[in-house]
Amino acid sequence: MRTAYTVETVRAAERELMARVPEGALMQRAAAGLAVVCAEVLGKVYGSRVVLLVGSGDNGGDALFAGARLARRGAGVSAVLLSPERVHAGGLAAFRAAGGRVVAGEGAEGVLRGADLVVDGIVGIGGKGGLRAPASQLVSSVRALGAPVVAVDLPSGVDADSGVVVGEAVRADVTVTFGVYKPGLLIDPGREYAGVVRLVDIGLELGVGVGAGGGAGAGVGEAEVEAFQYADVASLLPLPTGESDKYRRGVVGIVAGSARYPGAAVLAVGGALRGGAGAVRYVGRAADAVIARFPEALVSAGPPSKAGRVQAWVAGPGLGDDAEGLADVVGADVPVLIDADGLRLADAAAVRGRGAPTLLTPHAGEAAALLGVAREEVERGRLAAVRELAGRYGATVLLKGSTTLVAGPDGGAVRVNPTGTPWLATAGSGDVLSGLAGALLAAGLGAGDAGAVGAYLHGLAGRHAADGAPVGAQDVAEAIPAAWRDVRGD
Ligand SMILES: NC(=O)C1=CN([C@@H]2O[C@H](COP(=O)(O)OP(=O)(O)OC[C@H]3O[C@@H](n4cnc5c(N)ncnc54)[C@H](O)[C@@H]3O)[C@@H](O)[C@H]2O)[C@@H](O)CC1
Ligand SMILES: Nc1ncnc2c1ncn2[C@@H]1O[C@H](COP(=O)(O)OP(=O)(O)O)[C@@H](O)[C@H]1O
Ligand SMILES: [K+]
Repeated sequence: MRTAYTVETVRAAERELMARVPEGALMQRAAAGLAVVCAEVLGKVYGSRVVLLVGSGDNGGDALFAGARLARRGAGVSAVLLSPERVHAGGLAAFRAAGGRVVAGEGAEGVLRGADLVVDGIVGIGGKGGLRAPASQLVSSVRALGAPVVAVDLPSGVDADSGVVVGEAVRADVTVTFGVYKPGLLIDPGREYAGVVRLVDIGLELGVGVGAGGGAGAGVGEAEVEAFQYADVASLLPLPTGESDKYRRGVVGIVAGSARYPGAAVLAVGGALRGGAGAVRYVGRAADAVIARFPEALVSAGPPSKAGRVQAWVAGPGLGDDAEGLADVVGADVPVLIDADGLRLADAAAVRGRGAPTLLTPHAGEAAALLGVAREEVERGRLAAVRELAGRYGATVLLKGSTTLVAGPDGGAVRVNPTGTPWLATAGSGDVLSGLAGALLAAGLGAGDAGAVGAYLHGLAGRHAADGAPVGAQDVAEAIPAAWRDVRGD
């Protein structure tokens, strides 16, 4: 599990650690790690030209100490001081003593033009709001010049706690972050600005947080955001055993599709079958299309409540305006996943009143409609939006998009999915995800785990299917078994 912590939690842990180590030790650890990564990016340090962008806080101090180390190894290092009257004094002294050159703001463009590497030490976790002038102008000139950029702790202009970017921000090739990940490095848009993230151990110790849907709210010492890795997903995959039968593996009921959108039903059923369901029951108006593609599906003509035994329902993909059956599903006392049109059609009070787990899977547009805000607002503040929706509906919410997020109804860490690929932005791929996550719910995973494991497998399947070329949603569904094998290490 990759865990990320809020600035408040990081600061508390740093204070605790600083009380136990010699003064300045943490900054030296940070600077040493930073210099190593800079040297890797440069390839050859001796004779290279490095430019440090140095802000007024400790982030600038890290850059100066790392710059001193590079200067001692023969790099020509220049430091552009953004506020010469306020700069980390110890860092500046070390930098000068190592032969580093200080340039005034006006000289910045000149040194930047010949740079082999730019080190962004403008602001770190002390950054508040969008970058102010002159930092903002400097950042746009760096972008225009195109030199490789290593960001110190996080790209300046990215909000550490949320990944929100207002105005200019540094686009880094590599971000060297200290102690622990920050949420803004894992959630878009911040994640995209961070490039490759390298974690440097400075001795911080923070506990593992409580997962989505896991109960306790995030407080000091608890993770704000967590990202599954292969092992986390592998340990949750429902595998059949000798005692398994189709009911024990989980029967998924799917209420999806319409005369107008029969394909959504086919895709959701396809996702569910590859998600490990023992059986899939289909209820809706696209039964002919479903059976033609998946003869193994069990179709029923009556309402969902009469369809027979079901361990979890998926409702909504491609329903159009056909709300028939939806109320039945919302009233069921088994886990329910609501997606797409179902999110618009379902009665909010009935969803809130449900006793069994509920997983809502909106994309940004659907989330915006549920929240009554503009889509851009959700895109800009994904973490806040997913938490707000989960709280309002008393449900687990999976917010789709370039970094899919899963939040539980009672706070706790939000899961962020690291496996997605922009190739997944293709019509119907969300329908596949709903079936896949529904199968995991039916197999007995909690809503937070089903959402996070589903998103992880779906993202991997997208990568397998695409492999650098466009894909359709059907291809994604067909690649789910390859994603399982990947995760299981087969
Ligand atoms: N606290 C610690 O133990 C350690 C901290 N370290 C470094 O220290 C950083 C935090 O240092 P600070 O608390 O001094 O804070 P920062 O250096 O991140 O930023 C604070 C400075 O940036 C300015 N600033 C804030 N928002 C701005 C904006 N929007 N536009 C322009 N300027 C802005 C402020 O006026 C302030 O002077 C970390 O990110 C990390 O790089 C590391 O040295 C490791 C150890
Ligand atoms: N830029 C992106 N990067 C990674 N994944 C994406 C991106 N855009 C969309 N996706 C994923 O693609 C899927 C699209 O689902 P959705 O928006 O519901 O489409 P549809 O309704 O057509 O099925 C989601 O799983 C989403 O997370
Ligand atoms: K920075």
